[in-house]
Amino acid sequence: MMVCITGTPGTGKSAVSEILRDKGYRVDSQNETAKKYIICSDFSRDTDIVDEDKWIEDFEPFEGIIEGHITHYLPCDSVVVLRCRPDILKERLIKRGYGPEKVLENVMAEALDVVLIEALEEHSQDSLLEIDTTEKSPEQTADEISKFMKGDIPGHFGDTDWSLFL
Ligand SMILES: Nc1ncnc2c1ncn2[C@@H]1O[C@H](COP(=O)(O)OP(=O)(O)OP(=O)(O)O)[C@@H](O)[C@H]1O
Repeated sequence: MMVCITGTPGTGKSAVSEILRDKGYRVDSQNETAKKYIICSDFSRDTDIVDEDKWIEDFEPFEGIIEGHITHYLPCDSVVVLRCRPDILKERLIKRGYGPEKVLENVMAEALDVVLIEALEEHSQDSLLEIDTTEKSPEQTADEISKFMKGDIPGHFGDTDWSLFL
């Protein structure tokens, strides 16, 4: 079974993945596995441009977890979508050193539920778990994912509403 952990940058995929690795799960990262698919660097946006279609096409599913913000396009059995309230996400991204444009782009994407909608277009509702990380610790989030993977808690989404931030 392969599970993907997706979400807007800053929602906590890497932090939670570290904990899941410590718990013994194999967790691969989109950023690592997509390195050989980098086409060029966009210095104005401080980001690498990756041939995402080719990365998805070539991806070999495995037993474990793949984390990254486009992993919901992979043929996963279950999907975890991490969420974060836009005002807190903004703080996390500023702290990380992102410029104003990149902060706004990601905060708007989160406020508009972009990743959740994309994931729901690709996967069945009962295979999807949405977790609001805003008031949780990374450990609590990792525990919830672990329980979901074991089948101890069902898929669930729809509790977040960031429309007040638009
Ligand atoms: N409940 C939580 N779950 C996950 N991360 C949290 C939580 N609460 C606070 N954080 C913090 O939020 C930050 C999220 O950054 P992180 O790099 O994990 O995000 P990401 O989604 O992997 O971003 P990217 O897509 O850019 O790699 C970390 O500093 C983490 O400690």
